[in-house]
Amino acid sequence: MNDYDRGATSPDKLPGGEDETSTAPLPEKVQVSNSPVYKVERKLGKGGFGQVYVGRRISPTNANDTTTGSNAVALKFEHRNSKGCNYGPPYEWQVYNTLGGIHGMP
Ligand SMILES: Nc1ncnc2c1ncn2[C@@H]1O[C@H](COP(=O)(O)OP(=O)(O)OP(=O)(O)O)[C@@H](O)[C@H]1O
Repeated sequence: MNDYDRGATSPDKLPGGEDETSTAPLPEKVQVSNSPVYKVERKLGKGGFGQVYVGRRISPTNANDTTTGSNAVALKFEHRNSKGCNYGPPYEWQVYNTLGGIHGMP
């Protein structure tokens, strides 16, 4: 398990960013719950609490997968030690989990 509690399937590193929490390794691939697996590609931007990368779908969940998931999504990584997690997991994470599975939401 890496430092990002986002269900990553690999601990391989990608180039990091500028601040303290962005020096932690990012996974090469990401799977959230039973979502498809996404390859972590280029950085899109950075918010107050996390970094956003392109996620390129590389596999469906299974051979019978009929989800309408996108081939490309925005993957946001927020370190559990970031300032946004001072009082526990941010509410935003609950929202993502609730929305997960609809088109464009891994
Ligand atoms: N779907 C997307 N497509 C392209 N770029 C995106 C997408 N989502 C985020 N970004 C880029 O990543 C940056 C940070 O996004 P984020 O959602 O983290 O912003 P924020 O809500 O301001 O951050 P925070 O919630 O951490 O305060 C955005 O300003 C934008 O440049």
